[in-house]
Amino acid sequence: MTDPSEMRALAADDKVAVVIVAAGRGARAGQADGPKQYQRIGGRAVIARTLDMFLAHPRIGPVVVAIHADDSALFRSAAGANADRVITVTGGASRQDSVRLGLLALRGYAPSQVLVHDAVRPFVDAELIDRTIAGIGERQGALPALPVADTLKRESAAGMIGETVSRNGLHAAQTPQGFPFWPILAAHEKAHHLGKADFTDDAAIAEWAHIPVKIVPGSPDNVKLTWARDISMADQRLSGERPRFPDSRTGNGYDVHAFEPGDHVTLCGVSIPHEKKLSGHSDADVGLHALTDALLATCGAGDIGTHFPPSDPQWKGVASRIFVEYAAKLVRARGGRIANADITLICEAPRIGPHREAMTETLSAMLAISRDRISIKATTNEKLGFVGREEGIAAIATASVVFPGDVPE
Ligand SMILES: Nc1ccn([C@@H]2O[C@H](COP(=O)(O)OP(=O)(O)OP(=O)(O)O)[C@@H](O)[C@H]2O)c(=O)n1
Ligand SMILES: C[C@](O)(CO)[C@H](O)COP(=O)(O)O
Repeated sequence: MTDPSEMRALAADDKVAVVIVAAGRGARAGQADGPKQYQRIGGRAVIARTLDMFLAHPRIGPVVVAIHADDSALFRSAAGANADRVITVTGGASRQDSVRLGLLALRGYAPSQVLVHDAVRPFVDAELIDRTIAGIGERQGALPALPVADTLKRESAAGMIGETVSRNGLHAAQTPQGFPFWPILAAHEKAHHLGKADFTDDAAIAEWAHIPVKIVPGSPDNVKLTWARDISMADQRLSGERPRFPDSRTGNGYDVHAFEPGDHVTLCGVSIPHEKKLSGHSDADVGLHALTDALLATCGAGDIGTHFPPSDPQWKGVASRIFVEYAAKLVRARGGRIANADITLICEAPRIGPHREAMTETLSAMLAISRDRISIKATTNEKLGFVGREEGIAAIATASVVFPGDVPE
């Protein structure tokens, strides 16, 4: 994000700035293929989910993400289009330092309030963000926390239980933690200059700097992914979850072929006796050509000519079935599931009705979807235009494909 007017708009009075810390190495999770914030849960990177929650929230203004110097490419690939909606800074050697560097990057925006959140808490939700913001005062921070439920033991030097610690009044701290911006920045800077580097959360720094912090109810779902097991449990938890904004796409296609002397036409994969044939490089099946374009359109993969140029002699006279099967395979290779296909043939003749069943059967096999997901329709052009004069046949097609996950923000 580079446009200063956009930055100022984001820092408008009622907007709350956010620092998301994502520069850790995840030593305890021990993932060989990269830090835990970039591991995939439910098909998406942990940090992508975390970013979604904040960027979709109406109260959120500028978002700074502190990432490790080695992780720029990982971050860009995980965050997708959201990478351009946040400000990235290089994090520090400790969480505390990453927060401080994130806060420093917000000075130019002069927000009045800021939330600090762990990238590895991807189950943060809008209500929790609301509760935290509501708890921030002019000189007061807000900390979501849950009362400790387990009985607490302090280990003795011998690896034995030394004593039972009362859990009365004890809470487990979560993030996002919210603060008035300038006081928490000043507290972090002071701690840094005094070499005090052992704070494990920002509420502890606030406490040290005499900024009161109000406890607001945390969320039991808002777990921090610390160990490898936390990541696999998060993945399991999401695997049965339906996307909130299903990535359902629609493509359309249109094609026309002129008649020439002949004795049959091929439409939607079915050969129909007729007193003319359609001219074309392949079998000139207008229905299948329109459908190929519709399928390719659902994943932005160009059109039939991109993949099967008419100038290429190898496609001369081929059955158009191969174009549709190719497009369906490409859609599936990108994770798509074909939900339905709808083709309208526009011609005065031949009559389509008697062949509709055979066409549906053929397309069902071609697309590997059930017959009730296929629709073949036909209409005349009321004797108007080139179709009306029986100079050719036109076809339009629509395909719906559902891709995994949510539509990105
Ligand atoms: N130098 C650091 C260390 C941690 N964090 C971030 O702080 C959050 C909470 O820290 P933690 O769970 O301890 O993460 P790691 O430091 O990555 O894990 P570990 O301690 O197991 O190495 C994470 O989002 C992490 O990326 C950070 O931004 N900069
Ligand atoms: C900030 C925090 O999430 C509050 O529970 C936690 O302290 C950070 O974890 P770390 O393992 O201490 O970095």
